Amino acid sequence: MAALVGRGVRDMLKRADFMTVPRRQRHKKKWAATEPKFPATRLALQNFDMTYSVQFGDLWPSIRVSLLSEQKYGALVNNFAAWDRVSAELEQLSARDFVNEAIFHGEPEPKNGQTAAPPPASWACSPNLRCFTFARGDVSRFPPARLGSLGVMDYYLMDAASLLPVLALGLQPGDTVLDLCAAPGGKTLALLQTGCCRNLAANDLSTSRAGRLQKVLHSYVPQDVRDRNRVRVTSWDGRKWGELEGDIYDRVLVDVPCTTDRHSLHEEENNIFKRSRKKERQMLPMLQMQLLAAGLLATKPGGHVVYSTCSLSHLQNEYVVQGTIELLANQYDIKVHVEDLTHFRKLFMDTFSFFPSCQVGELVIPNLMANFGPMYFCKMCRMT
Ligand SMILES: C[S@@+](CC[C@H](N)C(=O)[O-])C[C@H]1O[C@@H](n2cnc3c(N)ncnc32)[C@H](O)[C@@H]1O
Repeated sequence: MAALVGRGVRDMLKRADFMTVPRRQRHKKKWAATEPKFPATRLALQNFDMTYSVQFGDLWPSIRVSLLSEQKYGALVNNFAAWDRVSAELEQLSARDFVNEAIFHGEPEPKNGQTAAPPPASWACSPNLRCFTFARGDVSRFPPARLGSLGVMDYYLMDAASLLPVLALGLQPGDTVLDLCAAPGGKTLALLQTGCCRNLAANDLSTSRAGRLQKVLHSYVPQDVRDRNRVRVTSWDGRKWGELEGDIYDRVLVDVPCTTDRHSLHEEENNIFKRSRKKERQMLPMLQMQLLAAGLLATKPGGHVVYSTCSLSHLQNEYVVQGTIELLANQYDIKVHVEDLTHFRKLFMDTFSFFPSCQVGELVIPNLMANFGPMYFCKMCRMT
């Protein structure tokens, strides 16, 4: 880190030097040719080193090395495939279903399709989800998903922490659900797996990404289930959703565009830290607030919203939540209550590392023993 900061300072000094040379003696071409060209991934790391070392203090070096290392995946079992056979195969690999382990606290899951009520306590989420992960410290990888005998893929590989916003949403049977920024569709698929959606609107502004979402749905969800759940895929600007369909959804997921911290450190393509995207990056918190406000306006009074990002930045996480709640109170006289999700830390402590001091919401931080996330999620109830 010190080396990076040092290099930044050296660059600034070089530029200052350049400014003192008389105009006619400047060799612009030579300068441009020798100027070090930073890849966007490097710019992302510089940015994170500056901001996250302040935000996370002593925790940052360990988060940093984890972000730069290979991430772990979870295998979300497709309930529309032969899920019991698929689960047995995943168990054979020594993976375990972290959702059911958390719900049943180590008690065996009921067999032969019987349903058992989850222990009451603070647990409030749809228990139909099955997601397998390898134990802490085990860096084994899952084989690629296969087409099963029922004509749909047997599991979906995703960052297992991405399931937490869906679990937090706590779907109940018969819910009307909106997934405002849905593509490429991992969370939409999980929402459908709960079997709770009376209807599901899945939206994404990008038509090409909405196309990818359609492909995921076709590969994983049989046509009759898509019809039964009245799945509707749209490609609208989510910021306008409150005006289009206000006060009607029971549950809304607002999984916003963000700095996608892990992706930004590894992929040049579509990297938001490219110099040309600086303005767009600076405007992200504003876009995120507009999307969350629209999600809350689309929710019925008494309904629930989960806001999520895969960024560590509190400017994109807690600040957006707090700013939006204030905005809704001032501009619309709408009261929003943040729900306590601290029990998630205890329930999922064997699988994920949580940041202990979020002001609102919960944050999964990457850890070498459990290299999932980052994933921030905050649950809100629209009161009026
Ligand atoms: C973090 S990704 C969503 C990931 C998705 N929920 C999943 O689990 O696969 C954010 C998405 O927001 C979309 N997006 C950006 N601006 C938007 C807007 N104004 N309205 C709706 N979607 C938008 C992007 O195209 C992108 O696909």
